[in-house]
Amino acid sequence: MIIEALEITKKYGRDTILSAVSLGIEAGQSIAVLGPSGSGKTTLLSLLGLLLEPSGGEIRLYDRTTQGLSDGELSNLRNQHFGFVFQSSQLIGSLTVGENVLVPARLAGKAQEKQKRSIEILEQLGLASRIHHLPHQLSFGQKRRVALARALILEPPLIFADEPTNDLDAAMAHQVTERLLALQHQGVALMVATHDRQLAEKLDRRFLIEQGKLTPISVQRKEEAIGGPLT
Ligand SMILES: Nc1ncnc2c1ncn2[C@@H]1O[C@H](COP(=O)(O)OP(=O)(O)OP(=O)(O)O)[C@@H](O)[C@H]1O
Repeated sequence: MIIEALEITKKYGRDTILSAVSLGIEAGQSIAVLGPSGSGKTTLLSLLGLLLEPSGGEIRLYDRTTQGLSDGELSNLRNQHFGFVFQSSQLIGSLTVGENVLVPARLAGKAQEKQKRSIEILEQLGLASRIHHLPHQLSFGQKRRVALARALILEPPLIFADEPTNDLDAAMAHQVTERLLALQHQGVALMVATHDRQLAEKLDRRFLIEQGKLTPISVQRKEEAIGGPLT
């Protein structure tokens, strides 16, 4: 198990967002988390991604507890083991595309070593001609792909993606989906919060968050959750 939540609860003030949720992800596995807006998908990904602390329960990384670790230790673990493609994980406006992609490598003291790889990833994502551009000079879909490139630079075993195809046109959503699936093919585990039915259907397991509870989606529930019969 790369990361595992054991009976975790998350409260904001009096609101219980997640209640006794358990979920783990193995190397190379892909999981879709579905649920209505505000149900707690981003919260769950943030907890498993060690960006948020649970109010109760435990999160284990490679079978070792993460309880009691300092912010610095958590930050190192995130940088080492996870890539994030989050709506909120904005690019740094004053850095070029190439520099943004290298930020995790710089934090790990590997900027020089990863320089060549950053160019290769940007080429694979069709962004080679944008390497010296600043984020404000990019389209929405291009920014999303730069965030994906940044998530891949240190070749993490697990990528968290929050609505990776949201607000993209069909062709771009297809490209991002194919890229994520290609990563899984290479052995990368994926944990994806999504409303995108086509993406969710292609992942190994699907879960629904509703009223603070996480349940595996059977075929029938999947139809309800992702809007329409399966083909
Ligand atoms: N920092 C916070 N303080 C208080 N409440 C919060 C905080 N962050 C999230 N919430 C609340 O927690 C609930 C779950 O939010 P979350 O962003 O996880 O939902 P979501 O399922 O990802 O929604 P969406 O599909 O709209 O992105 C929401 O009701 C939200 O208002």
